[in-house]
Amino acid sequence: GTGVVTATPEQGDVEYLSPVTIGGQTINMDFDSGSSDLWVFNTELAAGSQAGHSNFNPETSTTFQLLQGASFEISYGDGSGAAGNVGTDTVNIGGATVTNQAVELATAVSSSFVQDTQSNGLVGLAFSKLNTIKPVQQKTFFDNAIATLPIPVFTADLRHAAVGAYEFGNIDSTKFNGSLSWTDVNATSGFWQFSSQQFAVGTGPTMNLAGGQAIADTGTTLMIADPSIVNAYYSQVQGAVNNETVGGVTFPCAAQLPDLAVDIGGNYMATVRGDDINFSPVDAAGTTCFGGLQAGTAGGLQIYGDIMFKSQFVAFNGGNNSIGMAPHQ
Ligand SMILES: CN(C)c1ccc(C(=O)NN)cc1
Repeated sequence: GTGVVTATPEQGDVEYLSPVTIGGQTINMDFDSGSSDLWVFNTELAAGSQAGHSNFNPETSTTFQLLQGASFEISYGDGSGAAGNVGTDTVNIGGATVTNQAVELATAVSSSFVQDTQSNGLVGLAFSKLNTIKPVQQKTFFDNAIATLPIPVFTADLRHAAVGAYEFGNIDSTKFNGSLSWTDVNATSGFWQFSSQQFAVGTGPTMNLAGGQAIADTGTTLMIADPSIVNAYYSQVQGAVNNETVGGVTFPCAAQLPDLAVDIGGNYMATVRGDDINFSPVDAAGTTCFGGLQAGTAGGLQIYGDIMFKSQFVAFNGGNNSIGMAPHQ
């Protein structure tokens, strides 16, 4: 069958939360196409870490089974992370159900996860080769579900300050304009990775980023691009500065931000709306704003996170390893 769940943004679109039922217990979690572990806050965690969270209780699930001797340890690009034990249980996401899904029970989580009490774990939707469970690597929910889905696809429909959706096994064509542009994905890295070698700022000329590569990552809040793109973009924004104190580019909140178009696999130029690049005020007065587009390392892997997803409906096809994109409806 298919599955559809809401994707509700936290304040400021920092991350999106969706309900997941594990062994009959419904818990709000962060769906992450940039990682491949499903881990959850739970009653094994220290009380201080559990406080304020929804904690899965393996003892009250009649279908939970401990995976003897298995453990996980994951760290994310921002330095956060989690580690713990592993079991299996029935996981139901909006109707799409996997009966023997590896469910990772964190016994340690980093402070940024503890502090974010609206989020109670992650559902990894990248390729299973990135799963961190040892001694035997386990599959993602999507990998386990794919054979039972009418079509081998999940879609992300994320919105600025509004409720969107994740859907498994169906592409809802009422959610995007025109048709999806499809691009082959290189899964070698374990990410939903594609080439991204051209870009354009506002109505300006198309510029080249030779050898550019990017991943589609719903678990990253911002859009991390090559410094050449970031410099070209903010050169068009009056008052934009690289603000070491806050750790990135800021500009006057009243600035007029141009759109940014980025190449997706040589087939499609995805336009990211300028106002979505105005991410959040850094000062109480709301005078100075932090950019949703920030620089990664030159020549490094670009991370197209939620800032892009707020402009583009994205379909992830695990049957032929491709990504479909179109502007939201
Ligand atoms: C601290 N939190 C909530 C994170 C969640 C997800 C990620 C990430 O890089 N996903 N691809 C990092 C951090």
